[in-house]
Amino acid sequence: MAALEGIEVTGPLRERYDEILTPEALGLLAALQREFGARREELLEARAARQERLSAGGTLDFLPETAGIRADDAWRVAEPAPGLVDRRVEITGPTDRKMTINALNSGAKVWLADFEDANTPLWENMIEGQLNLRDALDRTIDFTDPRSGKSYALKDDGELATIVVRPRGWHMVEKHILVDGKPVSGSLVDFGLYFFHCARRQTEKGKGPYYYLPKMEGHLEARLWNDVFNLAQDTLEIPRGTIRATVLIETIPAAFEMEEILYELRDHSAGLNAGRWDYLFSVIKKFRDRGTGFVLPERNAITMTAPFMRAYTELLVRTCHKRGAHAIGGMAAFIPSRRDEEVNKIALEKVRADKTRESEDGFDGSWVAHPDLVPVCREVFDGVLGDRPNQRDRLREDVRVSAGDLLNVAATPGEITEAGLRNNIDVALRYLATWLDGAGAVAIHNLMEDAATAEISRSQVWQWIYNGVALKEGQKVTKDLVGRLLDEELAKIRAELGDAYNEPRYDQAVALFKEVTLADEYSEFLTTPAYERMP
Ligand SMILES: CC(=O)SCCNC(=O)CCNC(=O)[C@H](O)C(C)(C)COP(=O)(O)OP(=O)(O)OC[C@H]1O[C@@H](n2cnc3c(N)ncnc32)[C@H](O)[C@@H]1OP(=O)(O)O
Ligand SMILES: O=CC(=O)O
Ligand SMILES: [Mg+2]
Repeated sequence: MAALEGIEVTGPLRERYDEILTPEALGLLAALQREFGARREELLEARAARQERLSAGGTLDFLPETAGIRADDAWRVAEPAPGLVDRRVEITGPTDRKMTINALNSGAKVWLADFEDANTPLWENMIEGQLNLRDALDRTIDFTDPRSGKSYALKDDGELATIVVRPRGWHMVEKHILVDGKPVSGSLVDFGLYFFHCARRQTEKGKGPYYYLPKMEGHLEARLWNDVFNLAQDTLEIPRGTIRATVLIETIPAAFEMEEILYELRDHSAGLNAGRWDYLFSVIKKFRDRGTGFVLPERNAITMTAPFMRAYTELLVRTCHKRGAHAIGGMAAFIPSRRDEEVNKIALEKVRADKTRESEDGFDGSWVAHPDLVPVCREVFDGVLGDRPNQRDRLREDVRVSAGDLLNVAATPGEITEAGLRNNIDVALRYLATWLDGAGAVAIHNLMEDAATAEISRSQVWQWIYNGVALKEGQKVTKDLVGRLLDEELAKIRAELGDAYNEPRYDQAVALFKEVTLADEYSEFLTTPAYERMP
């Protein structure tokens, strides 16, 4: 389809896609890409340059050039926007039709409508997700499950969660939309299409176009988002400051720039979130080649009470509340079950413990991955907040966190066992097969797995091979060992799934897994080579 000069849509145009990919909406995407595309690329190059410094033995620290921003006690972020004042429970999930209705009806205050960790960026998922959001706001969304015959419809407006959209991170492109011959930034596509179609729909309902911003590595990336917001608002003649954005602090470099990130976005800021899974991934990634002192225990052994994780979350709450911003907690990965009472009981207990710690630490609300977890999270935060909408007044001036505390990876209790290595292989394979099939979130062994958790699994395997880590049982992790265990785990999956084993998908998953664990070069993101395999 040739829409406007220099803009080409190469993805298939299925039913109703023309309602989203209008010339005017594509025009906004092109304007954003032309204005900000080069800056985005420079910032990605800056990430690579920082990695080179770290790999050469460098470290991370609070920035001397922004000390003035941190020392200036006068500034605050904007007051919370309508629909974002009370955020005690936020549900996250993909934007397919059924999940959209279920999430909005879940009783959570906020729904993080995910085009990122919980989503496979299949062309159909991206465009149909936008249609579903628009239909939800128009209240024309409904769904009948062809298998169960169950019908889905929205509750009354006042009972629905506030929508907060999470676009793809700065590293991703949308290969089906070309501007001047180049794929457009995935972030700009997801941001721009939702903004174009839904900003006014939201303001007419008394809310606004709200976003969660993922995987940023520093305040200059936040400045880029702020400039994107201003141009988009000016273009549609929507007042500056209508957009609100909560930034995920989910990379280790960003933990050193929390205050600066809030400052850059201060007129659009809705606070920070502690994205624990990508944070762990980032810690592994950034220090992957720095020897065993930076090697974490196996994934399932790392908890939020590890000293470096505690330092990060405590600093996040203190930073947010000092600036009048919300601090939002992260995702406990335990998924409840409606079929297995014991699994359900354990999940509810674990999630309750996690939310209790967060609420007592001063977070204003937190995330859940499943509607059955909404009541637990609400109950825990009700206990701390009572009638207050948040606890931004809890300043946590007692918190003192140094650069050394944030980097204190070595003090993390836990081991690396053969079972841990096998689990990383098994989970990564199952997740990749699911991802390549079009679903970005799945429950595996009663835990939620998404792009962030899969990144941890594959990065640990790469790091353990690179550093010749010895398992508790004594064996050194080598490419040969991983290759052998990979064959064994795959055979188990094949036996377990029987007729449901999707051979071509698992073949692709194995090839991808080998590419991102056994290659000498580390892939910065699993989703980049995975996206290349996608139509
Ligand atoms: C690291 C991070 O970024 S965390 C944030 C990103 N990750 C996520 O958002 C994961 C969100 N969660 C999910 O996608 C799902 O809960 C899964 C895939 C983990 C499990 O889903 P299922 O296997 O469908 O669970 P289950 O069968 O128990 O679901 C029961 C019902 O709850 C619904 N449901 C489950 N999770 C959600 C959700 N997050 N949002 C809306 N509805 C949901 C299901 O659609 C199903 O509805 P139905 O009874 O009407 O058919
Ligand atoms: O996006 C959240 C995370 O934990 O990663
Ligand atoms: Mg994440």
